Amino acid sequence: MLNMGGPSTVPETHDFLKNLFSDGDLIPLPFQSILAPIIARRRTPQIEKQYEDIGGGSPILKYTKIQGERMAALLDELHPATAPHKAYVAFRYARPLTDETAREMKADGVKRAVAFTQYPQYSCSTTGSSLNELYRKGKTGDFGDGVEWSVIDRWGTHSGFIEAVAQNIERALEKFPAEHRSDVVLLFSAHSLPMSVVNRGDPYILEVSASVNAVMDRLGHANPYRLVWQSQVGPSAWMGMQTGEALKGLARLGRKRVVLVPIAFTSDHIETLYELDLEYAKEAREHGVEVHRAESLNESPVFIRALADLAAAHLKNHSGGKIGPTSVQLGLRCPGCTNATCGAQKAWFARAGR
Ligand SMILES: C=CC1=C(C)c2cc3[nH]c(cc4nc(cc5[nH]c(cc1n2)c(C)c5CCC(=O)O)C(CCC(=O)O)=C4C)c(C)c3C=C
Ligand SMILES: [Fe+2]
Ligand SMILES: [Fe+2]
Repeated sequence: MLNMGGPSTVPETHDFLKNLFSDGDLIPLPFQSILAPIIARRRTPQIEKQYEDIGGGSPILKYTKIQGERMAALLDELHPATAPHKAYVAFRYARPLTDETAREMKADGVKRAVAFTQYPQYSCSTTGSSLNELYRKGKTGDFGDGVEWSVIDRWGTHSGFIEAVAQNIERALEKFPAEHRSDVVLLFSAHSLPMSVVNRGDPYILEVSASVNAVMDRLGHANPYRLVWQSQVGPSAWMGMQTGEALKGLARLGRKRVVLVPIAFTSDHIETLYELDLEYAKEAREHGVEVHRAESLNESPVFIRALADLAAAHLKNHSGGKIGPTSVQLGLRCPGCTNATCGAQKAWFARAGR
């Protein structure tokens, strides 16, 4: 289960940020190995404070472990041919990092593995970065010799995922008086991307939009909605409109009932618990807006069942020869991609599945 990860405790914040700013696939910096520790050190106190305010750390590891264990148990029933299944977590910037997980899988003697991204929608800066890291460790045998790999690299329109999000929206809508419910604006919010990434042809914006469209289809388009973007960092241009600005704009237009919907994360972390709940929702309430947030998927049984269904279908179709080791879409690099590792990674996964 691949994801970005987050510091489980406040003192782990510095190392998390150092790993994050050292990742050239996420943030390409000149003199990266020198600048990354400097930026991380400067940013640490502010981000530590945010993790303190959300209860002393990121819950992403806790939820990923729960999701993984329950998914593996369901998978034993859904696809007994490959049982027993075991879920491992590999985070990109926080423990357990890929090399720690590789050691564990090697010690367990794993011979068949599925790299299962926990980002529903694909971006080179998220899933792409995790796959590049897996490729670097895999090609040097860190996971052991002769491991057969395949990849679940995106699933943003999977019906179970869409259903789980839709149910959480319906629960949030119930918090509004029945007579106002159909006026409530659904404000889908996803982590933004720098325009430099969007403009090289990254598919994330399109895939998040497809998720939103699928959720709205499931809800029968009963409410007005927008997709907006949060958490931009630094001075460069990022995809907009920004979530905070959108809430203020809606207040100005007199649209004072809003459900905020996180659509690109599967569990709570700083972006939902701090940015959405403590910053934006609070500010919006000051502008007289009634805001409720759709819960993150966290322990949603509908969502965990969706993960198991995805994995079962993948294992069945891959071993039946119906699909290759990766999706067809993963094989296409962004038209503007100049990162040689992306090309080598795709070629390696295409071979590692045979
Ligand atoms: C779909 C999810 C995410 C995308 C796309 C994404 C792109 C992206 N992020 C940065 C820079 C930072 N992100 C940071 C934190 C962070 N980012 C995501 C998800 C996506 N990022 C999550 C889930 C988290 C938080 C983890 C948690 O435990 O809560 C941070 C660190 C926090 C901070 O310093 O503000 C940075 C920096 C870039 C540059 C980028 C696209 C290229
Ligand atoms: Fe981010
Ligand atoms: Fe790329």
